[in-house]
Amino acid sequence: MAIAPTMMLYPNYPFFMSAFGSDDNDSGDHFDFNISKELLLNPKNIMLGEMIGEGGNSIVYKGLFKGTMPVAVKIVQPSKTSAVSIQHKQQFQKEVLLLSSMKHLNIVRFLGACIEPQLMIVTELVRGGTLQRFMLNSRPSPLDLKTSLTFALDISRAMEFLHSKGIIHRDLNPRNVLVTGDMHHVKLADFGLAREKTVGGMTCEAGTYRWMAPEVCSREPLLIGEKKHYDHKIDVYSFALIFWSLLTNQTPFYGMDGISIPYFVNQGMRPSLINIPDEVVPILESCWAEDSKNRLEFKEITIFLESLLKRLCPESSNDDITVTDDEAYDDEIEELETTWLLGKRYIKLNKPKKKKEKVMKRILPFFKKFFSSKW
Ligand SMILES: Nc1ncnc2c1ncn2[C@@H]1O[C@H](COP(=O)(O)OP(=O)(O)OP(=O)(O)O)[C@@H](O)[C@H]1O
Repeated sequence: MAIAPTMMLYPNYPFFMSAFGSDDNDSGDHFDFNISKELLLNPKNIMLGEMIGEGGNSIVYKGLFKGTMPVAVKIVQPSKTSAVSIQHKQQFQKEVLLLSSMKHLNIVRFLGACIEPQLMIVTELVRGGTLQRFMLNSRPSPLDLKTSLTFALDISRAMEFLHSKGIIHRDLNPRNVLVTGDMHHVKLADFGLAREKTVGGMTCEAGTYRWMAPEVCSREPLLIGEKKHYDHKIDVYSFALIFWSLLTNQTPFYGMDGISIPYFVNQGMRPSLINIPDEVVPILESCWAEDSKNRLEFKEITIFLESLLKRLCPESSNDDITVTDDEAYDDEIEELETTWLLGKRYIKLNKPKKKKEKVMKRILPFFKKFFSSKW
């Protein structure tokens, strides 16, 4: 990692713009953060290295925590010229609170945040880059089936966890999924758009058109005051497109202009199922169904993928995942005595048999329908 030994946080700011101070108050963008002290890190313990990514409102750098632990540091920086607005601060706080409550092997691990001198989120460094880059680098070859299924299972497990916490991601796409350094697993990142589920459904437009569920991107005219309604199943639709991408190593709706995709998706257009393994077809069809009620839940998808992986790639034992990078990482963290931030680090991923049977009952009709129509 290219980090100069004496380079502390402040001198390395590419363009320093305080989130606080007199400018902040002058512009009327004062915001009282409500983030508990335990979640905050001392910025002096963070060294910044090279830039590794850029989002709509942030720049992400490689970094070192306490001089030894590699981390990713996301700095909220909407633009070089404008200050951080109240809206950005609210979004930052929401992301910090969300990430800090997520402890799952397939979700990027939160280490802490800083509010001063800039808004920063510090997470584990996931070294393999984005899933989007991983797939592009592998082209024109498809990924091997085991990799596709394993990555899909990792995403499904992360989403199952998220939904069980009442959280909808809303922006699930390969740019928000990171590949581990050993290239064997993936982790979910970027919770900037994630929202908690509400009883009446979600209301505003979010996410990236190519991966967006029809009910979110529908261009149907609305009555004045009327809002769009959708629920957690929008993530299942996005998952289906990612899963299709993993299986084909192609971009869904390739060559189509992003703006026109919503129109065709709402007309029922979906990616081609040619060359998709027979066993997977009914799952894709269910997950990208027009009617969100017909889409499976992630707990069902997880069980399906676990059994498919066992059947098609019998040598893989995915019940107890061991991620080499993660183990090394845990050692580093233990050394730094920061376990108070992390809580239980490994989640037992084995599902109790009873639950499996129950869910299999729900999935079975899919298989029956599928196999009876094929054979
Ligand atoms: N923990 C991490 N480890 C390695 N790289 C990361 C990590 N977090 C983010 N990145 C890199 O930084 C990029 C931007 O991060 P992120 O998507 O979290 O920013 P964002 O501002 O929320 O983006 P968006 O505008 O898509 O919401 C990612 O695509 C990835 O390349």
